[in-house]
Amino acid sequence: MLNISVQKKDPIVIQELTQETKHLTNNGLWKYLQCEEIFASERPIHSIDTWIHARRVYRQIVGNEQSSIGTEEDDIVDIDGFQVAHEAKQAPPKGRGIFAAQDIKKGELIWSTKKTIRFSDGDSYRKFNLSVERGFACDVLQWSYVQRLENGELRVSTDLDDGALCNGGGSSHKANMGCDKEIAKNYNGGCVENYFALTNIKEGDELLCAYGSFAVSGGWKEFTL
Ligand SMILES: C[S@@+](CC[C@H](N)C(=O)[O-])C[C@H]1O[C@@H](n2cnc3c(N)ncnc32)[C@H](O)[C@@H]1O
Repeated sequence: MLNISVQKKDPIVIQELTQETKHLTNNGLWKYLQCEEIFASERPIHSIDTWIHARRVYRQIVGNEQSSIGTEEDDIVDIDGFQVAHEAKQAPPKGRGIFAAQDIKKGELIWSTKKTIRFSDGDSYRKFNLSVERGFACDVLQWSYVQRLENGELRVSTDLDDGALCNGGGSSHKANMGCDKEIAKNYNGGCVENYFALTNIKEGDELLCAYGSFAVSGGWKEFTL
């Protein structure tokens, strides 16, 4: 079992929404938290303690019943959603990125959404961003996306592990991690919850995603965000 230092728990203070914060959109939160200033310097690679703290804040806001990442005990069983060895590091000019730390065969499961927090309402998402450390909240604002679940419902989603650092593929370096519909049939949650190697990947290659394949553009307005 992994020895996570969950014993030295940082206190959690949930910020209730105020007149000033209760209608903030994603852009509004960005301005309110002065995220331009945060992103003027290099952002850190987050430690497991930071991820675990953020997961605790989430559970405190939505409750264990509504939690998409289970309970605190689940953080000890599965530390993150990676099924392969990976490394998170700076990937200028894109910010941080994730890299394969082993060769990965086409079709292999790379990562699943075990640590992806899902919000069914805008207020919980606002509270979350106002209750975590300011720099981390700015990270969350640029990582988060709206996704349609298998049951058709939309959720504001944030990956609370290094999966959040997946940069987007472009024309020269195409996405190499994403949905393989055939293989996904064998996995709970299908392509909504599981991301596979779309090609053979070599150790050291950056893992790249196709945001358009899972993020619902225009989904934010459903949450008044
Ligand atoms: C989901 S985050 C990826 C992780 C991000 N690099 C970080 O350090 O937090 C998405 C953000 O990463 C950056 N990004 C992702 N793909 C990129 C690319 N192909 N070129 C430049 N920037 C990219 C953009 O700032 C984008 O808003």
